[in-house]
This record gives sequence, structure tokens and C-alpha cells, in this order.
Amino acid sequence: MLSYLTRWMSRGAFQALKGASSRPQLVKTPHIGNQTLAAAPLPFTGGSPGVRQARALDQERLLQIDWDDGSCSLYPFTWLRDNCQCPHCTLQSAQARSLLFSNLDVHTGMDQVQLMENKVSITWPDQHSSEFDPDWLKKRCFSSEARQALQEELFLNGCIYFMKLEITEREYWDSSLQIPTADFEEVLHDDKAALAWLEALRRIGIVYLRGAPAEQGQVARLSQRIGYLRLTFYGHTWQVQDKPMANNVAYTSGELSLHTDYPALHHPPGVQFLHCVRQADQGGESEVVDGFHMAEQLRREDPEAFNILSSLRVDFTDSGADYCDFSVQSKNHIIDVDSEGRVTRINYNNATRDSVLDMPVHQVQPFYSSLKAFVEMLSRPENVFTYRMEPGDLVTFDNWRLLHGRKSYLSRGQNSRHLEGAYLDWDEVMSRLRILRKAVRGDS
Ligand SMILES: C[N+](C)(C)CCCC(=O)O
Ligand SMILES: O=C(O)CCC(=O)C(=O)O
Ligand SMILES: [Fe+2]
Ligand SMILES: [Zn+2]
Repeated sequence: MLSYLTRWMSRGAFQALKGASSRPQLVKTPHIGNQTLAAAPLPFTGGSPGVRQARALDQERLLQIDWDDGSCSLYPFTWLRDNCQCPHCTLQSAQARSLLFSNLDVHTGMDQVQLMENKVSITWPDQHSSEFDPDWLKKRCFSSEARQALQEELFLNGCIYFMKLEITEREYWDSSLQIPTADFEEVLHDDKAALAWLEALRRIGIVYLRGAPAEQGQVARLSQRIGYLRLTFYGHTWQVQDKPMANNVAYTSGELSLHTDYPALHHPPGVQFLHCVRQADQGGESEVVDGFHMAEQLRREDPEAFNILSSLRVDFTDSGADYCDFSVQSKNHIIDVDSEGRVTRINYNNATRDSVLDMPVHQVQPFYSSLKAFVEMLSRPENVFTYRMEPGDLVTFDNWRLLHGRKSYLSRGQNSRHLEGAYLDWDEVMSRLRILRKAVRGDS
């Protein structure tokens, strides 16, 4: 897997960095242009598949399209009527459906289907007519292969482009991570660099940016590259410094064990930026671990612990005042899995884990033992990647996937270590990623 990672990295507009408890060192790799950086063209998006024949299967209420390449697709009448692209049914300026559901006959028949100038033209029983573009239809084919390909294009969720063998799923890593690194100003000003940044953020979960000015305001600048940042009770952006009467353990000079930020919220921030304005003279090194990788390893090595951490909800709490006063409570699984059993999010900050523990008394000890097994695994040297930020460095990472920590540091009051941070959500990041893909590669 790691050799694959290396191969992939060397194709990107990144310099591969390999660090072990020191400032990551530059490994020179050739800067390869857009063509090679771009992933394989997505299936069904290029060219124009010809329609050989279109016919209505009235019994099944399905439209069958036979394509020139010999393949065939089926579309339910109801779905076609629901997605009529005419100006009565679609508000063109918003690309949104204006047809009301109350006006949709979910058992509609079809009067006629014709091929007109390579468009599929349908007349409905009420004499409303719809025209569909073959490209548009082919992309929305209901076969499992086509659906998988389209979902991959939209969410980069991980599947293999059949034919092209371009693997785009998440890449798990350990202490030997070659951390993807890009130039801060290039990401701000160059679409190709920005796309490479966001794709690596999605796939690897962490990207290091260098060359930012060593002054406050850079995480806000970077968030404008995407859209807007996520406001929380700690403010639009927040200053990680040793503060008197700290309202969070992060605002001391103490060690922060591996954690995700803000599990006290039911929807923790998806993405985190941390920019180093000033580093400590002693201590303050950073640590990260791939939480998804670790959760999968726990599932294999200690299925009982995995089951407990993914099924028991744990209380988190956070109260105080910052942007304004707050009293936050949540109940989260330490390991979130979706309905198919895939790990989707890690929620764990030992500092905000509540003393309130809403579970039957006999489940308490098994819970602690399971958490101990997970935290012990996270902290193994072979799993943790360590680095030291210098002024002007900015790290961007997936806060749903990675756990991060920092060593304690020697505090010098006013002129001490200073990081500025900000949060974003994945919806906004993925939105920018899709737009950049289209701009850079011309994907449809
Ligand atoms: C850094 N800060 C204070 C904004 C959040 C720390 C994370 C947490 O309390 O879960
Ligand atoms: O100080 C650091 O390096 C990390 C700070 C942190 O994890 C946080 O503010 O939540
Ligand atoms: Fe944190
Ligand atoms: Zn219509």
C-alpha cells in the first residue's frame, strides 16, 4: 500500500515529505503537469453515446434504451416524468425541479417515444412532452456499475474505475506516511494546485502547506479559497496559545493526547486548518494518526472492542464562554459506522468526554477496556506520524478521520507558541473540489 502511496504522490503536484519527529524533509520529486496529475477520465462523461433504439416496455413501465456500443439501460417511466427537463418542470436558472410532487403521477404510462435529432422524445398521456439528452441519460443509468461510477465522481468515495483501474479510494497510512505537501500561495492562486490539495485531503486525510506568511489571518484566507469557514463557539478562527483561565485544554502548554476536535458537537467540523504563527523553543511537536486505518485494525484485532465503541454512545460536554457563552452536550459513538458497516467518523477527545456516562452499570467496565484497547493502538509508534511545525507552515486535515495531538511545550507568556486554527465542513470542501475538477479537467 505504501509503495502505491509513493507512486501516487510522485505523480501529484506535491513534494513528498517524510518526517520522523523533526521538521519534514523535502524529497524532490518531479513536478508533473496537469495531464498526468489528472485522474483517468470518468466513465460516461466524454463523447456522445449514440442511441440505437428506444422503446417503451408498457407492462414493466420501463423505457429501454439500446446504445450503439451494444449496452442497454432501463429507466422507469415515473423517474423520467419526474425529471422532465422542460421549462415547466425545471427552473433552469437554479437547475432545480419546479414540478410539484403533488402533480406527479407515480403510476404514469407513456403515450409515445421517438428519437428526434439524437434526443429521446417522450409524449405523456396528458400530452405533456419531455426531451432527454442521451449523455444525460447514460450518466444516470441505473445499472450498479454506472451508479457506482457516478457516486465515485460525486463523492470520491472509493471504488475502482472499472476499465481504467484508477484507484481513487482512501489510502490508509501509518508512521511512514509521506505527507503530501504543497505551496500555500500556489494553492491560493492556481486551480491545479488547489485541486491536487483537496483530492489529497480527501484521499490521504492530511496535506501540509508551506510558505504562508507567519502572521494571523492565513487560515481565513485559505478558507475563502473554498467558500466559508465553520463558525463555532470558539470563534470564526481561534488562537491556540497558553492562556490564563483557559476555557479549553488546547489553550494551555500541556500535552494534548490524540483527539478529534469537537466531539461535543453532534456534527463535529469535517476539516481543520492549523497555521503556525510562532513555534515554541522547546516541545510543541505535532502528532497525527489515521483513525480510519486504526478503527479497521481494531475491527480485525479486537472485534469486541470495535463493537462496543461503534455501538455505545458516549456523552461529551463543553461549557464556558468564548465567541459567546456556551453549554454544549452530545452523545456520540467513538467510532461511527454507516449502515454498510464502513467507518465514517471518529469522535474522541478525552478532555471533553463527560463524567456523565449514560449506560447501564455493567457496560461501564467493558467500555473502558475497549477504549483502552483503541487508544493503546492509536498511540503505537508504528501508527503515529510526528512532525514539527515552523512559522509559516499550515496543516490541513480531515477531522472526521484523523486524530491529532501535540507534545507539551515550554511557555514564555506573550511571545510564546501561537497557532491559528479554523474549521470547515466537508460539504463546502467537496463543493469546491467538484468545481475545481470541472475547471481543471473539463469533467461534465
Ligand atoms: C481548539 N479548540 C479550542 C477550538 C477546540 C478544541 C477541541 C475540542 O474541544 O474538542
Ligand atoms: O497545539 C497544537 O499543536 C494542536 C492544538 C489542538 O489540537 C487544538 O487546538 O485542538
Ligand atoms: Fe485539536
Ligand atoms: Zn416538463
